[in-house]
Amino acid sequence: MKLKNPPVNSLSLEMLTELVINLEKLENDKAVRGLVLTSEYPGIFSAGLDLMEMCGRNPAHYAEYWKALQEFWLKLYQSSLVVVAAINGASPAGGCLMSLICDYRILADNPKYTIGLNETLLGIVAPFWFKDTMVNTIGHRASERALQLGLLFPPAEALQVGLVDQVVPEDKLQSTALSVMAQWLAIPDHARQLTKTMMRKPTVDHLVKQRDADIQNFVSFVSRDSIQKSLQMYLQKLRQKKS
Ligand SMILES: CCCCCCCCCCC/C=C/C(=O)SCCNC(=O)CCNC(=O)[C@H](O)C(C)(C)COP(=O)(O)OP(=O)(O)OC[C@H]1O[C@@H](n2cnc3c(N)ncnc32)[C@H](O)[C@@H]1OP(=O)(O)O
Repeated sequence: MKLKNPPVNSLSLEMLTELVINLEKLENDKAVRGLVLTSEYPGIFSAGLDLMEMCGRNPAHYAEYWKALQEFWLKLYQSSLVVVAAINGASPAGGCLMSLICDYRILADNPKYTIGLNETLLGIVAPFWFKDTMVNTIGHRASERALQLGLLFPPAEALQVGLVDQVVPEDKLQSTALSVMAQWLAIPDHARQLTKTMMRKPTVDHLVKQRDADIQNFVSFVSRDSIQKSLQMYLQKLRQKKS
């Protein structure tokens, strides 16, 4: 599946909705057992959540957006398919989250392709289920440091900390993803799927229990004037970067 939402594959409401629909279609297709997730645009895997969905909208929109994000996370994290992320570009914040909920992560070796949950750099806090997903991948201490400092890891460091499973030359990314997929598909589906469910259930249950409260938290947080101001300033900085 190629992510295709120009210019930076931000996770807009439309993109999240389409991702969930496409995942459902693939899961219902008995001929499909695995999925390689990559970007149509080498250089950018995903810029994360779409900042435009969080700026200058009304509370109902914020709630709808956050619910769609939760839905996407729940769908992909619990997918019965083998999901391999072939990360062919920068992957900050929500882009990193999307990689973390796959079963295996391969990052192309390019110093520009950094990955991490950098929310604190924007003055915002990664929600508990982002944090849980990271802790499940790299452990508590490494997550605490990465989250507080908003670290964006270049490939060698991402590998060292365990944020990705493999770093390969850019031209070997797709072929490596296919051989990893073959290895995972050699395991009987039912045993692998039940194991995945068992490993992920506590984290899923944590979000499911708190879902409505989490939406309310997000809506009240993002509606604050101070947060709106910082998001606007951040967007302006991104735009000015070009000039
Ligand atoms: C107490 C607890 C309460 C909890 C409440 C919850 C709080 C909220 C938590 C929310 C968690 C947030 C997660 C996120 O994912 S936020 C998004 C974070 N993403 C980023 O910071 C990435 C920003 N983008 C970049 O760094 C670069 O764009 C990138 C490296 C991805 C690509 O660089 P490049 O130079 O190739 O491209 P440009 O920077 O020139 O960008 C091109 C245009 O795209 C626009 N853009 C970029 N990123 C985004 C985005 N995430 N959303 C929307 N739009 C984006 C950028 O502005 C450019 O637009 P223009 O062409 O119009 O200038």
